[in-house]
Amino acid sequence: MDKVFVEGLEVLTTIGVYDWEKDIKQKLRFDLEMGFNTAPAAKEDDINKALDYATLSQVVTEFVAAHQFELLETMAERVAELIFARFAVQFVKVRLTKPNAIVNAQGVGVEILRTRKV
Ligand SMILES: Nc1nc2c(c(=O)[nH]1)N=C([C@H](O)[C@@H](O)CO)CN2
Repeated sequence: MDKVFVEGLEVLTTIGVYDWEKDIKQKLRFDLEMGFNTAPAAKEDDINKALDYATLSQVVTEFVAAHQFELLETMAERVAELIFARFAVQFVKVRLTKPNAIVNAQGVGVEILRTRKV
């Protein structure tokens, strides 16, 4: 299966389980991988047949900035659902990093892989 990906998409949002996190914005970094047949777009050199990673990045950014959750797990799941709802992808992998959560770690996070249900 071909893949289209978005690497290192950074979005500011309100996220976290602790009270002090509920009044601030923190950076999240998304690495997204989508299963999508790229051959039709390549054959006709046509963006309308492609999975437009620019549009997808914009849709994800707007959703993340506008929603507040406690857990990274919840954010990752909702973003996967959003991508399935808006784009004709076969699977989506969402790797979500919270870069500033742990002082001595470069990042912490979750990675989920979801396949479209038929
Ligand atoms: N598995 C998870 N563990 C933790 C999360 C999370 O979202 N998933 N979140 C926190 C806190 O919000 C932390 O990031 C604050 O620094 C702790 N553990």
